[in-house]
Amino acid sequence: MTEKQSTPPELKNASLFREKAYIAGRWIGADGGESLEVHNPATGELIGRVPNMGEAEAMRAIEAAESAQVDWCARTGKERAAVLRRFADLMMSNQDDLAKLMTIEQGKPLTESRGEISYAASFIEWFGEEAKRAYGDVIPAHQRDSRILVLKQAIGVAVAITPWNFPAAMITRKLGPALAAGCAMVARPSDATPFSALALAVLAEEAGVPEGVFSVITGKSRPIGKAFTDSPIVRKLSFTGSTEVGAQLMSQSAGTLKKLSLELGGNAPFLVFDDADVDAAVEGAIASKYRNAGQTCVCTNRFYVQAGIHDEFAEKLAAAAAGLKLGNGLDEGVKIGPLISPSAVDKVERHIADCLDRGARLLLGGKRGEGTFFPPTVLTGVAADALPMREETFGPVAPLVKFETEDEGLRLANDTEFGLASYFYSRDVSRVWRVSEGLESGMVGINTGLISTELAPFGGVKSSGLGREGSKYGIDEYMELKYLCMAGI
Ligand SMILES: NC(=O)c1ccc[n+]([C@@H]2O[C@H](COP(=O)([O-])OP(=O)(O)OC[C@H]3O[C@@H](n4cnc5c(N)ncnc54)[C@H](O)[C@@H]3O)[C@@H](O)[C@H]2O)c1
Ligand SMILES: O=C[C@H](O)CS(=O)(=O)O
Repeated sequence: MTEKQSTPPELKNASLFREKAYIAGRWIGADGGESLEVHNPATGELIGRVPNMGEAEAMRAIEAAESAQVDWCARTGKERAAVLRRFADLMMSNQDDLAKLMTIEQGKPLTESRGEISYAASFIEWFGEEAKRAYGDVIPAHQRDSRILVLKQAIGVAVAITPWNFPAAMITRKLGPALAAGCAMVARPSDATPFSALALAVLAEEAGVPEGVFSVITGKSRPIGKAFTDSPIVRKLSFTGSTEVGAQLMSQSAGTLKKLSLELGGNAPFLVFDDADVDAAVEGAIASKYRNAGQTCVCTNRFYVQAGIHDEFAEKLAAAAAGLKLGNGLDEGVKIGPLISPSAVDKVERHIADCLDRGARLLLGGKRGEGTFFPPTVLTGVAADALPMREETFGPVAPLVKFETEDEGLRLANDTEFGLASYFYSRDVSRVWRVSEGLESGMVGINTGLISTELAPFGGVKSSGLGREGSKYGIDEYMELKYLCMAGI
């Protein structure tokens, strides 16, 4: 049977497109020669293939990481920082190609892909600087002849498993602190979007990240994940993805007591109070709801709008959403690209149908487009227990529920197992404090729909995960504290 013809992306820097995995400093195929196809979600075209690796290749990458990490960790923070600086600079000088590659494999509009490359590079830059500031402590001793010190030391070999929705940033949000701390990392990107990760490996290699310190393995998730969780060499596992898989990996890691970072599912509420600036709230809602076609973990999943301004907000939100152009992310002016897969479209349709079956009214959209395209959708009169109120929709659907009192709004917002991001609009300073403190989430956007930055601790509570990424807290996820008690002085 003749092999299906692929359509590789046309890049200025052609070396960024790799159809090999990067293991211990070498670009290689799978031991068995098998490969996985990667398709463009906007067109269905075959972009290319990546090796379908398994446990054996994963173990070789882990063993190479163990060897390479010794010297990498022995370098000074300043030496590691210099490499990370070059890495971040190379990402930005290749931003156009990296963004085009991302849009082709993930579907998001080119402007969003460019934004993600900047965001991804910012983690490499930020943690390069943090490498020089991984301070320990000197603690006043408990005895006259003793001295107490606390060292921060690299935890060792780390592994990362990342999702398809942010193919670059979800890797560098882990890789940055890991390299800065002196760890080595083996990353396994989603098999839907491996090319962005492999392009990062090209630039890491060029920046001077030593062989074996960073590997990117491609292939089926379960066997590689099993190698990651079973190996005692792996001391740190960082996962970004669904709560279901995160819990499974947590269970698989118990046997070797790994340190875990779990960035999991969300179901963000967006509250608009009567005292809000409604136009600002609509602007924030558009940003928070429709970014990446609603396929981000911090996208608003459910809207709660106080009765006094409900109708004005609903009408203005539908009008603004109607102006978002749907299409191929490479095309000028496109704001909503395709969903990642047909199953993603099916889930969006299930959520809309459940809302309508329970009496909701459709203000905008609601019907799938060609392929995996789905238009921006707005519903009102949604039942408080409809599917989008309980499950992550991961699509461009805005369900609105009306509420009367602040207490009712807060209760509805917190009525979920998740706790990643929340948003609310109010100009009453006392209410801002009450609601900020009352919301059960790791992150709160106040009069804004966009909260993500490398400077702040990103992460959730309840079923949305463990640990934080970014900020001064992010490097501690890849370090261990060692207490020294020096006596006889
Ligand atoms: N909290 C965050 O920072 C954050 C960021 C992005 C995405 N997410 C969440 O990720 C989900 C969407 O991404 P997704 O569909 O890729 O999630 P997913 O959990 O299906 O997959 C995530 C990654 O894990 C791999 N995987 C799946 N099953 C596995 C297994 N048994 N063993 C090892 N690896 C396995 C996948 O191939 C993928 O690479 C959403 O729930 C979203 O909220 C969270
Ligand atoms: O989807 C998950 C990402 O963390 C979203 S963000 O780019 O960090 O806001």
